[in-house]
Amino acid sequence: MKGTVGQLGEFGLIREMTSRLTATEAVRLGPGDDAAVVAAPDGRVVATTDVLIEGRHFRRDWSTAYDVGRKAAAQNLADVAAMGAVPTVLLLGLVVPADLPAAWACELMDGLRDECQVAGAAVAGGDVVRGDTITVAVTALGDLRDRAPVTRAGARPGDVVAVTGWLGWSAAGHAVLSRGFRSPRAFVEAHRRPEPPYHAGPAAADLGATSMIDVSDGLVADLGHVAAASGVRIDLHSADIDVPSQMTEIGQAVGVDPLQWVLTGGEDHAIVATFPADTKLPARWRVIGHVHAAAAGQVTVDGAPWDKAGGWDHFGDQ
Ligand SMILES: Nc1ncnc2c1ncn2[C@@H]1O[C@H](COP(=O)(O)OP(=O)(O)OP(=O)(O)O)[C@@H](O)[C@H]1O
Ligand SMILES: Cc1ncc(C[n+]2csc(CCOP(=O)(O)O)c2C)c(N)n1
Ligand SMILES: [Mg+2]
Ligand SMILES: [Mg+2]
Ligand SMILES: [Mg+2]
Repeated sequence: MKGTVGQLGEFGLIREMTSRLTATEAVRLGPGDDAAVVAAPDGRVVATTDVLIEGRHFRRDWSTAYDVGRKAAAQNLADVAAMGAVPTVLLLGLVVPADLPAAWACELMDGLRDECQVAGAAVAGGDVVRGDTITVAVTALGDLRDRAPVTRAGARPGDVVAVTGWLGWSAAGHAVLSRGFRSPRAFVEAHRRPEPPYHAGPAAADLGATSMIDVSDGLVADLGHVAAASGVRIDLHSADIDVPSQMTEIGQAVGVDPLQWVLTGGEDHAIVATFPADTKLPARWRVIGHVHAAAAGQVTVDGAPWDKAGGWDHFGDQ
């Protein structure tokens, strides 16, 4: 694809971007009309939205447009999965400057399309406008398929806390990239393209999860939302939280305690859930803590309050 977004024009760009999409069962109509028509067999629709901004969520010298598309889709699809729902469609609100290569917008769409395919969803529509800062605003919808939604508010004293997916890999990749390196590749790739365990969301609901959340800001911060909403204390057992040896090596190289990445690094979109203690959990779930009644609203690590930042806060001092 040659030329810029400005040369292609709004409708030329929309034509190019939407021509890359594939249809699914859930998208009955769209993109191309005033709105898409989306099948909602369950009758209840899970809806969520998240925004990515250039410079704050991604850098064009760190990530390709395709990577940004994969990540923008992943962070929204993971929210749908963390309710116990199956993602159905995505809508893309895109703000771009006129001098952006049109190929960047098209490759972004390729990334969104491919990540949707991993989760069984599809892009159903969107909007494109001109603006100074590249902004990728995605909305995702999902289908509960007769499941009760698994909220942040259902954790009960005596439950176990279990996680599936990656923890701290994106943060370690970010630390490497921030220092001007491009390797170790596995961590840099994890930062560019998170791999949320989408099917674990509905599977957890079927296993009887009492609460669930995806880890976008950091394990301690996100479990803090569960602790607050459920009126419980969540205690994490550091000995049960795996720190890969390669992460320890990077930590030594850059002077960071790798447990910090695992406990407070966001953007991997692992899924963490609480289950009644007698639940038979498949091997993919690692039990990393327990739920307690006393000191409601708190997250503790090995019984002690976590006194550092629990994760990313857009208005914190990052
Ligand atoms: N501007 C807003 N208007 C209305 N509701 C909002 C707004 N921002 C956040 N919320 C709501 O607040 C809750 C928490 O939002 P938050 O963005 O922290 O969750 P998340 O999307 O799971 O996490 P992350 O954005 O880190 O991926 C969600 O239910 C969200 O819909
Ligand atoms: C260039 C650049 N600088 C810093 C970061 C780190 N970062 C940005 S947002 C966020 C939390 C999740 O965001 P949200 O809460 O908006 O979903 C994190 C860990 C990055 N990805 N890229
Ligand atoms: Mg959000
Ligand atoms: Mg979330
Ligand atoms: Mg956040």
